Amino acid sequence: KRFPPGPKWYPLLGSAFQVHKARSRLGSLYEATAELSQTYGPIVGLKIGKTPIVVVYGPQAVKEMSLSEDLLGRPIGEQRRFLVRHLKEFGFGTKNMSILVEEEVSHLIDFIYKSMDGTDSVVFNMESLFSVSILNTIWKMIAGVRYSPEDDKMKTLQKMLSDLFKIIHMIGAAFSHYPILKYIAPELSGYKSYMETHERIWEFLRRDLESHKKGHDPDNPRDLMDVYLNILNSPDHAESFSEEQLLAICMDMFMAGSETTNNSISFGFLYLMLNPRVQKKAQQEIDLVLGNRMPCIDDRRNMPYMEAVTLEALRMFGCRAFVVPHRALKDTYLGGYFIPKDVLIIANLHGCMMGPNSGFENPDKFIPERYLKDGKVVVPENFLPFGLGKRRCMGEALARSNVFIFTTSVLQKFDIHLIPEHPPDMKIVDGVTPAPVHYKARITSRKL
Ligand code: HEM
Repeated sequence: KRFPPGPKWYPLLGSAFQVHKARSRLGSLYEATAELSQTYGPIVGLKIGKTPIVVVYGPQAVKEMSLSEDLLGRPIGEQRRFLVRHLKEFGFGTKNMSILVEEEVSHLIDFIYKSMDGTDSVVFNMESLFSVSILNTIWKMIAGVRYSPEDDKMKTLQKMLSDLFKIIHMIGAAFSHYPILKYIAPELSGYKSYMETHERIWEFLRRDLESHKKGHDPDNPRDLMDVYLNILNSPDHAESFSEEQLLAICMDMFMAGSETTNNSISFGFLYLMLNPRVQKKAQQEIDLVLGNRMPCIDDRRNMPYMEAVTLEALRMFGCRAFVVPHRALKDTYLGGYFIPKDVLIIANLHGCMMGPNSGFENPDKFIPERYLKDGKVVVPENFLPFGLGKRRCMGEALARSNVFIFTTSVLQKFDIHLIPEHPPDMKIVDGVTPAPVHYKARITSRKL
């Protein structure tokens, strides 16, 4: 039985050293695994410490993997059903969600004006401008709470989340493969800061859960937490439901939804800043369709150019990202190779949206026009930032609304300028989700 080919496995290390070397040379795990696919083909077999991991690259292999019933494993089975059923009630995919996102964006616009302090311009670190607002859209749905963008508690939480994402990456942290590092090098291996950050986020969630319990009225559930508490209070609930599990769901939603959306918006503004032509064209459509009115989700239908800008921002994030790891539910085959039960499989989405067989022309350029045919939006089949199949992203509707409404609203009110003394470094911060390296932009008020 043939396991997928890949770099040689050494005792104890497996192929960790080769992956690490390629990652250090190229700057990211997505580039390192893309390079391995050049040598070994679209399905690469790795071993990190004792853990075999399969990395999949390119549209054909990624689709085969995503659609395989045998490769759908993940830890959250029953809780996923709960989420799918109840998230809709509190916003996902409904009008409520649009209202919630619009509310958040208007707070952000106020915050930007306030930061201008009576002038008509301000400089921001763009990679963190949106983060608290995005966290709010998620937290409002789950726990009914929002925080001001200046709130220290929320800024700290956001910083913790992005730190956590830098410590680990898609094939895990070194200490998860070599547990001895936890004892002999807790600081150097990142284990200590991982644990500390994890505990602090957990504490934050627990505090909000405790204050939530005080206002809980079983007959009037306000949000997802209330529905979960109702299930916990019913005598015959499934054993897997518990307060700890509720906190784990909150943590998963934060982890899955905040940095992904925030970084997609940050990539979008990075390219908009570098492409004033695209910015102008987007603003022409905004002025024509919206005038001074705030955008809502329904406007997407009448704003093909802005919808295309949204898609291109999502592509610029997605092409540097992986899907969440899948696990083989039983012994199976992928592309003719043998995949033993419980092996982890991750798909590098670069091949689908940026690689040579992606079907995207000039893939490294930000070209919204690529999605437009006769004035209508056409989404190419390899556009897969949210994955595919039964495990595809559960937050796609919220994420797309957030990216569309935040980007449209900011462009409606402001111009985004490159600061010549601070040109952006086009490198990325590698981690679970890729982020643009820290960049600044000058935001000026538009004269409408
Ligand atoms: C631009 C933003 C986002 C992107 C690009 C994105 C992308 C993805 C991808 C690629 C996956 C894995 C698909 C697979 O494994 O096949 C995923 C899973 C998931 N996403 Fe998102 N996501 C985004 C935002 C969100 C938001 C806002 C939420 C919710 C608040 C969310 C919740 C989830 C959950 C719960 C899963 C796991 C689903 C499961 O295990 O079955 N995501 N996302």
